[in-house]
Amino acid sequence: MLEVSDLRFAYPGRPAVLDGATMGLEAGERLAITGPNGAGKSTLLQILVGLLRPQGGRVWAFGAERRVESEFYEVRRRAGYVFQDPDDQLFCPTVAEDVAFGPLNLGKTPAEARAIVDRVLADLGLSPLRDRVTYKLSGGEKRLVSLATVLAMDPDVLLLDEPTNALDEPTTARLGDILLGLPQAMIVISHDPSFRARVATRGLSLRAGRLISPASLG
Ligand SMILES: Nc1ncnc2c1ncn2[C@@H]1O[C@H](COP(=O)(O)OP(=O)(O)OP(=O)(O)O)[C@@H](O)[C@H]1O
Repeated sequence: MLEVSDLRFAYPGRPAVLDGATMGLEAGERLAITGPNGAGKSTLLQILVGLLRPQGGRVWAFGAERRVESEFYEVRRRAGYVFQDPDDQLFCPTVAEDVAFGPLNLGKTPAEARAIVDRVLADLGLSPLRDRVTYKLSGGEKRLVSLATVLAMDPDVLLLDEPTNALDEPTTARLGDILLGLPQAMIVISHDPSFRARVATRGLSLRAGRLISPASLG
């Protein structure tokens, strides 16, 4: 579904963060990526959806190579990206409006969008938050609502950047249950070993610019 090969990326005037990074995501997989702070994990996700353009290497998504901005429109529609910071994701006055925003933007009618909001919030156990003011939610609530805004667009793939940040243990367990119940393939960046072990079907570590499998971590 997604693949990168031999990626090289450096922010302007800085050493390369990705240098020979290669990985693929198959349908049905839940791939966990870990690695030290600043290793380039978020950078990799941003390259996958075309928010950053690599200086070297290739990106494929949904069966086609993606090079220029127009080729990434479809990728961003089909890959639901849950950002590391929910405040980057949520911008409407209420939870219902935030969750409805994506479907409305995709051309759904207000009635269809309302039905999607109700279904997604119910699926995530978030119905009581429906009419809450978004910026007054707790950090954990915001994180789950961020996931709801992405699921409302019915993506084919999920990209989750440290989704358990600021979640307490019961909410982390609930998020794990939610992810295990979803049909989508996903990439989950996580520093939490027990969450990775529970949720992931495969793991990679990003170190010194490359993605390596646990067997080669030695
Ligand atoms: N816009 C930017 N300009 C310059 N440097 C940046 C920029 N964004 C990120 N970096 C740097 O690039 C490196 C990789 O950042 P990135 O956020 O991809 O790492 P990460 O592996 O996701 O880290 P963490 O685990 O701490 O979230 C870091 O050293 C970071 O400071």
